[in-house]
Amino acid sequence: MVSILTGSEATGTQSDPWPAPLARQPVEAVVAVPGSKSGTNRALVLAALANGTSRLRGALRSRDTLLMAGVLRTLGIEVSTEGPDWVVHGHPTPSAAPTARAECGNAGTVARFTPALATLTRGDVVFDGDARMRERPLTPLLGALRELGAEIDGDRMPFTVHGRGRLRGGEVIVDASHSSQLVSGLLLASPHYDTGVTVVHRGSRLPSAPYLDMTVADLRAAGATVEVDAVCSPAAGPVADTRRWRVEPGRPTAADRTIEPDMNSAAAFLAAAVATGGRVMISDWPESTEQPGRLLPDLLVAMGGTARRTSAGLEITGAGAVHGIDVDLSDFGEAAPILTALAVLADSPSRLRGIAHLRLQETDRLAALALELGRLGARITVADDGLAISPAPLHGARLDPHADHRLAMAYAVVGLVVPGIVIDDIATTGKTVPDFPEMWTAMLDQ
Ligand SMILES: O=C(O)C1=C[C@@H](OP(=O)(O)O)[C@@H](O)[C@H](O)C1
Ligand SMILES: C=C(OP(=O)(O)O)C(=O)O
Repeated sequence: MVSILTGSEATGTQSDPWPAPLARQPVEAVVAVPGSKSGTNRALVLAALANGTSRLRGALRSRDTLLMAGVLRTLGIEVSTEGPDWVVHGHPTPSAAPTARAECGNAGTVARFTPALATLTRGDVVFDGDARMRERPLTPLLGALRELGAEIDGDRMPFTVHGRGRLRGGEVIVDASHSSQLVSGLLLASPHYDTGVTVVHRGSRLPSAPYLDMTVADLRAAGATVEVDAVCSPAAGPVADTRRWRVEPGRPTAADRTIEPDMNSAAAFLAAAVATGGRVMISDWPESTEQPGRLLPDLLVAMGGTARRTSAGLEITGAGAVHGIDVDLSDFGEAAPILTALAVLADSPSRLRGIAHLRLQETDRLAALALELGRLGARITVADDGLAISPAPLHGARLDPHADHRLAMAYAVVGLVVPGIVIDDIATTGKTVPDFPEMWTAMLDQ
């Protein structure tokens, strides 16, 4: 069944300027956030080639996950996204439609996780995306797939995968310094390669490592045999971060899966408690998880909040003052926009390190945060590997999120306490949080 996308969910088209609501009192709210983008898109990919039907309970329905479902359909997989549970009718060797086009939007997970699937289908598939996705790193992934036996024309979008219904597999070295997704994209379909895969990352750093743990955990949960080890190789050089993953050939099983709430989407709501000296509870916060969002409570405590776990979820309480933070976010770069929003409200300087890779995400997040929050009077300096933020008086201004959902949500946090902030294109939040403006005003009205 093909679902109809609406507004920016489908196209990323712009919405009217949105006056960010001011919090007239400390926020007191209980918020349920939608399902994890990373969990939903991994579950869709793993279900696609499994023999049988998989049900995804609590799947996220947002631009990035609908794009993933659309690409799977292009590859010949039947995916139903109608109800609260999404259903995937997996097929080990699907056939893509003739002249198939895989539209990836600006979804890194879609652009990086589906080319390997396309090598295992029968047919030629052209991959393309938003203008920004054409610039984001893909070349190391496409090169590695070629080494594993794939026929691919092009090194960047638009490129064509000539699917032959099988892939030889083998061992490849890939530099994932710019994105962990380049490794996840080789691993997620790898049980279906003839000989499985051995992937060695060799590069100056490995960002977003918890997402690789998530890939391994989800592969194992689907029945795959995966080994992970750190590799010491003199050839890697003294500063190189080197790691190896081995996935054995096999047949992942179809399964019912419950998708966790997206802890990244929770970040703005929890930050609202710290910014306003209020209290926000996120319901159903997972007890244990691979999501790097598990680091959020400690980060928010360092900035002046108090965290409490209850059987109902996670509660953050603000104290009325926000403090600066000095932190390495290489594991959790997605937190940087929200932490920057808090940092511009803080009473002491902050330093966010280990996030050079944010230059290559939805936008150059480092430059865009410095430019846009600078319009409010914020003092932000871009360093080689992150941002330095110093306290400064702030005033209202109109802010452009640069088509980046996390920037738009970060501006909304500052807008709670700084009057006169207007956000262009708030609909861009639909990449991961389909009803963000409604959820935000509902939080303030509780
Ligand atoms: O594998 C994933 O689901 C993700 C990995 C990370 O990407 P990078 O490794 O490019 O930072 C993260 O930023 C992204 O939102 C989701
Ligand atoms: C970097 C992100 O997304 P993508 O999956 O497009 O890389 C993100 O959601 O912060």
